[in-house]
Amino acid sequence: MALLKHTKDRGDLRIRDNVDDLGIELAEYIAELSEASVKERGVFAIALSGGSLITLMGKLCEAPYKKTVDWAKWYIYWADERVVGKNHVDSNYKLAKDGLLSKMPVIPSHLHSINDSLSAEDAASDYEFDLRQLVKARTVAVSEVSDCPKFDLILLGMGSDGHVASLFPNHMALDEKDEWVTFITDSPEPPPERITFTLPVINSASNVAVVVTGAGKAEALRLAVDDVEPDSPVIPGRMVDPTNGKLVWFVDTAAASKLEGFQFADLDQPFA
Ligand SMILES: O=C1O[C@H](COP(=O)(O)O)[C@@H](O)[C@H](O)[C@H]1O
Repeated sequence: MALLKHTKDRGDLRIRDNVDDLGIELAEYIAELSEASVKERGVFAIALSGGSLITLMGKLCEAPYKKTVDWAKWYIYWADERVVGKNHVDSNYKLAKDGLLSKMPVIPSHLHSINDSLSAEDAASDYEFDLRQLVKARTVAVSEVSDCPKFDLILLGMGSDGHVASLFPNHMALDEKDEWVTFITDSPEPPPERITFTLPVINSASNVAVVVTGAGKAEALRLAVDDVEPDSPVIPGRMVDPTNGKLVWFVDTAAASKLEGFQFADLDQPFA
């Protein structure tokens, strides 16, 4: 049974006591958004991340979703990518392709991966250029409040340091306001060279889901969603705050363990 907590400013929390059930919850959520988007706009523009998220999305490759989801309408981007070859073990594209996309009937030309022959700086510009073409054609919608792309769904993971996409704590990439896609060459976690959607793009999406599992991320989750002490560090996860969109956190009980009120919660009842 899911435990639903609605936090006033920080979105919905969907908590499950094991990752299998969390995967089912996530697959259902994605399938519903895909159906609604295809009905409304004729397409579903989604951005993936790397990391543990991809394994958790595995249920989408199974029944009923394999047959019920309109895969041909999916246009897929990456919220961040490591600047390595597409066959490199660190590539987020490879992770998603091997673990997910090769098992779904998506259209290969709808997969928008980075040009892996370019430098980090050029790969970021090239990726933004590619995205601009799809925004121009309205395959990816445009935000009403900025000129940013408005993805139907951006899926993020969050590291134990609170990073989302490749936006790391205290990094100047967090301040980028003009570019849609930026690059870093000094990632605190390997590999050092990455490109990433900027906060304005993430926060322009119609829906943003952040998947957080494991006790090692409990403190980061607390800092990202709870009402914390004023001198607490403002981690990137806390800066995810869609302007006109909906934010949902998919969390297991281990990651939720430090949330205020959670210790006393009944898994079948909402907690305050
Ligand atoms: O480096 C990255 O880490 C985050 C979080 O990964 P996780 O395995 O801790 O869930 C991931 O979302 C991002 O795409 C990736 O490049």
